Amino acid sequence: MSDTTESPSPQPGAGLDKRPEAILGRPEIPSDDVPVVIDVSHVQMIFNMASEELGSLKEYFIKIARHELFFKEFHALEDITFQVRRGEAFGLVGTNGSGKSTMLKIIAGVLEPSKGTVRVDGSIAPLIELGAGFDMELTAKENIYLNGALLGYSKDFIDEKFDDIVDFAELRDFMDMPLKNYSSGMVARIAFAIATITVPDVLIVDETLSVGDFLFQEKCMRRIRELVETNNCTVLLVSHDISLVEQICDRVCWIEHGHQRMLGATDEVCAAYKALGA
Ligand SMILES: Nc1ncnc2c1ncn2[C@@H]1O[C@H](COP(=O)(O)OP(=O)(O)OP(=O)(O)O)[C@@H](O)[C@H]1O
Repeated sequence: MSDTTESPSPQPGAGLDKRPEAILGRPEIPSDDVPVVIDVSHVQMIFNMASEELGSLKEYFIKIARHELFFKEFHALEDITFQVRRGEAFGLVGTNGSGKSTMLKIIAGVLEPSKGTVRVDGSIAPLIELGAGFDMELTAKENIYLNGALLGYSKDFIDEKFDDIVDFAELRDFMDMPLKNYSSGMVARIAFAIATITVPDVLIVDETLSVGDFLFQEKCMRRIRELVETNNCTVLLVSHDISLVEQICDRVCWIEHGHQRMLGATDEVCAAYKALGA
């Protein structure tokens, strides 16, 4: 764990927060000469959806063959533009279905935007969909090798890091158990431990942490903070836990119904976002 001498800036709602102050903190907003590592420019994402509900795959192919299947466009993202600089912890907030995960998937290269561009400088460790990259029939140990391979690590590298991964996840006694018998929190532990075993240039964290217990969440927060402070890693965080965003992120982009509603310093954006419920 890294020590910091930086005194945390006043946090909205800090009086309500029961988490230990010492393990959390946000980086300062970097100056303009710090390199941009994520450049999102005028991104639009359109999904084509069948305009009627079909009961089976057979019905789907029959309709296609008869040219009777029509699609309607759903605009999940419209004209999203932001830049994230090295060493930032950047948050994305918005109500359900506003387009946050879609934005993360585009940044991670899982989805191609319909319009606009995204440039990411460096390696990405994406923690986007819990269980993605895992085979639930395999044991946890086998999954560590499988997921590690998907992230581009060699077998020798995982051999070397295996104990660190297991120790971080605190699941040594469960390594020979198939993942289908794991709880979602246990899967999250393994996923987070693998994704952060090396120092990525960009760590993307969706709601993965929300299924972990509070002790594990705190441990992950310490790891994230260490990555940012010691290794100058950039973190992109999506969470419905606004107090978490307020504690970790220096800047936030608020996306609502696919539109960029606000972009700026965490306190300002989170205060406006929370006013939605007022
Ligand atoms: N593959 C897809 N095909 C069609 N529509 C999609 C697809 N993926 C996402 N959507 C739609 O795009 C919109 C944005 O979804 P997204 O998952 O990005 O929202 P979100 O902000 O992450 O939501 P939540 O906070 O509930 O996780 C939703 O209306 C969703 O139904």
